[in-house]
Amino acid sequence: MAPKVLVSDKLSETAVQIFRDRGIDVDFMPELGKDKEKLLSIIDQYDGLAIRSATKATEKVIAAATNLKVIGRAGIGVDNVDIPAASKKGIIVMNTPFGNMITTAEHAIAMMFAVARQIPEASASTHAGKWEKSKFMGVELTGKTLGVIGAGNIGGIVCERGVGLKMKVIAYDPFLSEERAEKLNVTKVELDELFKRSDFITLHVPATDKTRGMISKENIAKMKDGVRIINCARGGLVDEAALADALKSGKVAGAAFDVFEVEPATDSPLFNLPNVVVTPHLGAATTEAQENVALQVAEQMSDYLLTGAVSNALNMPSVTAEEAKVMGPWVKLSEHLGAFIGQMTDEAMKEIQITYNGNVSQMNLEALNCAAVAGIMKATNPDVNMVSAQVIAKERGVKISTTTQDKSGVFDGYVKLTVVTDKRERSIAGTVFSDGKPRFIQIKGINIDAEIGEHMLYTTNEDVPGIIGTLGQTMGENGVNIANFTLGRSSAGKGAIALLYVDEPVPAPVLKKLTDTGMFRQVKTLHFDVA
Ligand SMILES: NC(=O)c1ccc[n+]([C@@H]2O[C@H](COP(=O)([O-])OP(=O)(O)OC[C@H]3O[C@@H](n4cnc5c(N)ncnc54)[C@H](O)[C@@H]3O)[C@@H](O)[C@H]2O)c1
Ligand SMILES: O=C(O)[C@H](O)COP(=O)(O)O
Repeated sequence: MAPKVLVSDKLSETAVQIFRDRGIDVDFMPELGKDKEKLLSIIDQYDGLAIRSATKATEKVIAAATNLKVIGRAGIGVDNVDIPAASKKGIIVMNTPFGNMITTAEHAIAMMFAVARQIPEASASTHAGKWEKSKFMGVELTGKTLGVIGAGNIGGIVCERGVGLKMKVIAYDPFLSEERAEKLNVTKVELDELFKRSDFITLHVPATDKTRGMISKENIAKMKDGVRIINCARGGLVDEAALADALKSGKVAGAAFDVFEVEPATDSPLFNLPNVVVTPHLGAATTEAQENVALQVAEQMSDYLLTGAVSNALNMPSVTAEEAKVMGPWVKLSEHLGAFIGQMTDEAMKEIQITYNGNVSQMNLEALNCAAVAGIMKATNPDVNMVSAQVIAKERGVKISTTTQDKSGVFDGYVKLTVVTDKRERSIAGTVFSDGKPRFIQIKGINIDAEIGEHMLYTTNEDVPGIIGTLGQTMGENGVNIANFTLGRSSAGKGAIALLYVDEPVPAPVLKKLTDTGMFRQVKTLHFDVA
């Protein structure tokens, strides 16, 4: 059956066309962005949800979305999506980080001009038939200092435009490197210095615990008298009430806001103050940007639903369609290694160590980590997938570490997975042969060469004669067909293991028979998802 996508926000209809062209069923219901109850009542029918900022993908919506695999945000900010709740349910959340960045940067620059020259008020006054030429005295931008808070995709473009306008541009961003600052032609400064020096301050950071309320009463006091503040990033970054007071006192000469603490904003302390320019979250509202984000989100969601390729996900490493092809067998191997360990471990895990050796160490390790951890966690929770596994493991206090090594012995590459519990360490290694088939090559440090089948039997014993005969005879007598039989031992007369690939699960009475022989330390059936 074709996957089904719900578009619950005002996306360009280009998105709908792309979904249809890719063979995906799509319902275009932009009114649902404002109708939470209706969304809740139908969301269980969909594999994908395409949104902008009006739809709130809350924990409740996500809990009701029993079939949902992907949420696609046609835009940048994902503060309307409960990402931890989505991750826990294995739902990928993706956005389109570049589609509207130019448009939004241009809006910030437009807002800066508007507030410097009081254009909206002058326009309204002129429309009203007044000719208030002396009322609307403005300031020039040339030579003024523009303080950019957050020099990422949008902030970076604003920096370039500011330089182009012959402003002195200074930027505060803890992740801005000296090289990038140099390339952008801006001076990297600390936040307090930016407050002290800027004539215009523009915000381009996401809303996080660190950034929320960053333009506070205290920080406004540190600013130059007559500063003008522009916010086209997110509501809540600025204490609107404190700014309103500062505008009234004249400390701040003007403000231009596209985003508000509560949206849709029908009221704000900033409304109706002189020289405050406000727009209704129009940052991304150009035909070009809306075409870009609609097209990108529809392509990304279709790719994921149809091929498993992941791009621009916020809770899962990206995997291109090409990578998905080359890495497919390694992803499967990692999952099988995890599944082995998960099925063998009944005590609480403290640590998962993953070592990538040889050629595999050059691959997209984040994706392989997700697969390995998902394999482990699935043994106790079948609903876990590659998105949710690491979240759940970390929630349970399991430490995950990875190492890489260039050397890989006789293999081109192999993956080793070790789990540490209170009682023991358990490890398994595997590789992918040139036929693209994953193999187990070592268990507990004992070398083997085991093909992986859906149903397997694992035994440990002392290396004594008669084990193979007992296993073969017991299986034969009970009608269990053996497809492949692998043995290994640490050294003659010491610990040994056997892995049997069988055509069906070994029934419990047969396991008991084997245990009752007293020849085995451990007898365990295993299941692997080889599909
Ligand atoms: N108004 C709109 O319609 C509109 C449109 C698009 C994006 N946005 C918003 O614009 C903002 C920026 O988007 P972007 O695409 O440039 O994001 P980005 O991730 O490319 O850049 C954000 C930058 O903020 C920096 N940063 C993070 N925490 C910081 C802190 N405490 N202090 C200073 N810098 C910090 C990061 O290092 C990064 O460089 C986001 O909030 C996004 O939601 C708004
Ligand atoms: O984060 C974004 O991309 C912008 O805030 C745009 O939001 P919108 O799609 O609701 O216009």
